[in-house]
Amino acid sequence: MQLFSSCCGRGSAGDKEAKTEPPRKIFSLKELHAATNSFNYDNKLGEGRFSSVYWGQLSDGSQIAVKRLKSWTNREDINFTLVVEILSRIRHKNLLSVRGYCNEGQERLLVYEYMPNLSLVSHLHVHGDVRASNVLLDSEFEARVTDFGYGKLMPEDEAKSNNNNNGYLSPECVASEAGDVYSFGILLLELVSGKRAKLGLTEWVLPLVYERKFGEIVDQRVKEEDVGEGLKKVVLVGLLCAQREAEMRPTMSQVVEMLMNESKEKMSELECNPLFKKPCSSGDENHREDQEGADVITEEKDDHHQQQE
Ligand SMILES: Nc1ncnc2c1ncn2[C@@H]1O[C@H](COP(=O)(O)OP(=O)(O)OP(=O)(O)O)[C@@H](O)[C@H]1O
Repeated sequence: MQLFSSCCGRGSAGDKEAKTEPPRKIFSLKELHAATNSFNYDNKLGEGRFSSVYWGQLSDGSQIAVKRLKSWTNREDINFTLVVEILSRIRHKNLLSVRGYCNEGQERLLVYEYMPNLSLVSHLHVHGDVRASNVLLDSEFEARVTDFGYGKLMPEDEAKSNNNNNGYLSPECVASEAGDVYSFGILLLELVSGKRAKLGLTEWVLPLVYERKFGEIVDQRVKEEDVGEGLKKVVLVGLLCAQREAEMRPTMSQVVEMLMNESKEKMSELECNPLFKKPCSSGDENHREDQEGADVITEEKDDHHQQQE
């Protein structure tokens, strides 16, 4: 996925070599200290709820991102090495696999290939925000999903409470394929609108879709003439995925099919989905809930305008 043409980050030396992933490896703490200049503040790429991430360079010149877990002591019931061994076997070109790890004393460290273009979130929200943060961008702006299965290493209660309010968690709050589809739908809407994923994003988008006002949904940084069928489709598929009722959501294979299929027939089939027709009654509960959600986004839009003024 070629996302943007701009470039930032720490340069791309060594990126080509990093394309052919070296075998997974157990790193010594000494090696990772040397690579990251002893986890120097200047090397820090960012910080999440459970870890701090540092840029580093190994003695062979390859660039790495070292994730230093904070909350490990709370999950001594979990065998860190075993979980990492399992996770690192999962390979896909769009998944950022664990390249190695270190398990010494109190330190639990995961080593990944360094993604020079940071994460999607740093391109969408200049003010910085969370969650699209797990879609990292390599030197060619190919998307690579990180933190796959990483929740297993985290304190359960903390993970759940931190997730509750970020807009990506499905209403049923259960880890499942349908829940992942919901989160993906929110990510699509965030990507296309440039608005932060928070509660109310779908409720803000849907009424605009009833009116077919796609130009108002799409990120204002995108030129009007560029709002083509492709972007409309992303909006519609995003909404289908992010439906409150899990059983109404498509499967991930159907999502891929809808996004990849470029035929006009498929697009009009999608547009005819009853979800995109304005409901007749406007006084029902759902409508009121929808409006409350939409207000959150409208406030954000006003804030954005004020900040620009
Ligand atoms: N492989 C990598 N290459 C380059 N930057 C990275 C890499 N991994 C993480 N980062 C940067 O470090 C930041 C922190 O990552 P981390 O995984 O600790 O938290 P997060 O995913 O942002 O949030 P959370 O873990 O709370 O969901 C990311 O937002 C990203 O900017």
